[in-house]
Amino acid sequence: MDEQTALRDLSEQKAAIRKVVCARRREAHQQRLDAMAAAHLLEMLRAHAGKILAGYMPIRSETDPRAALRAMAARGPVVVPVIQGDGLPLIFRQWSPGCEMIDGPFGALVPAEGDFLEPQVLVVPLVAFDRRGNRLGYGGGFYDRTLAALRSRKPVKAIGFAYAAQEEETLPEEPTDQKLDLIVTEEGVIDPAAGA
Ligand SMILES: Nc1nc2c(c(=O)[nH]1)N(C=O)[C@@H](CNc1ccc(C(=O)N[C@@H](CCC(=O)O)C(=O)O)cc1)CN2
Ligand SMILES: Nc1ncnc2c1ncn2[C@@H]1O[C@H](COP(=O)(O)OP(=O)(O)OP(=O)(O)O)[C@@H](O)[C@H]1O
Repeated sequence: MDEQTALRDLSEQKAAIRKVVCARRREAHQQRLDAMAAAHLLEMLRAHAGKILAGYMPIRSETDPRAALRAMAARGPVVVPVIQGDGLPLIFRQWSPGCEMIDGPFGALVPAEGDFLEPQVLVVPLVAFDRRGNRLGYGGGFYDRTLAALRSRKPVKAIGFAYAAQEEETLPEEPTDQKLDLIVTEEGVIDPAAGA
């Protein structure tokens, strides 16, 4: 198989996984598991109080981290992603509970104003994850590029936030994929380094 064919196969494989896992995510979303998931997230984030924390404003059936973000905003800066353009890393603008928000691309809200800050800890949205810390998003490569750029400058922690139903046995791996350091779901914390 030549390189072009291999890449096409991989992206078709990822598209197929996105479709089935998104269906499972929608089902989990209707069961209102967000509060429990956010409670586990907050418990984990307390250890990082005072660091610059990136969250996200949920779209579609993504797990809602806002309860944990509101609590953390009282302890340190919280930022959310802003798309600069295709093929570019995300930048992060300061968010606080109740701040003015405007529509960003793909339906995620972004703060209307505020400082752009580099996060040290990132709560990362995802479509699918596996226990080795692999992550699959919507396919834009935004978080891969962003984590690669941040990690080239300093250590950052990436925490995948999801419903347990978004776990896959093994996700396909690409050289540009950036691993998650931890995954938090409504069932608790998964540590890929523990080799579970
Ligand atoms: N809440 C949230 N904010 C985020 C992200 C995210 O995944 N979730 N992003 C993370 O990168 C960036 C936005 N990137 C996105 C890229 C593509 C699509 C999207 O829906 N794309 C296709 C569908 C692809 C598919 O489901 O197969 C579409 O436009 O229909 C959404 C967000 C920044 N902010
Ligand atoms: N650091 C990088 N430099 C160049 N291309 C990259 C980089 N990271 C990812 N890509 C490319 O971006 C494309 C999408 O990657 P991938 O399918 O892993 O996205 P994703 O993780 O699902 O999406 P997202 O991170 O936006 O949620 C792939 O073609 C990949 O090769």
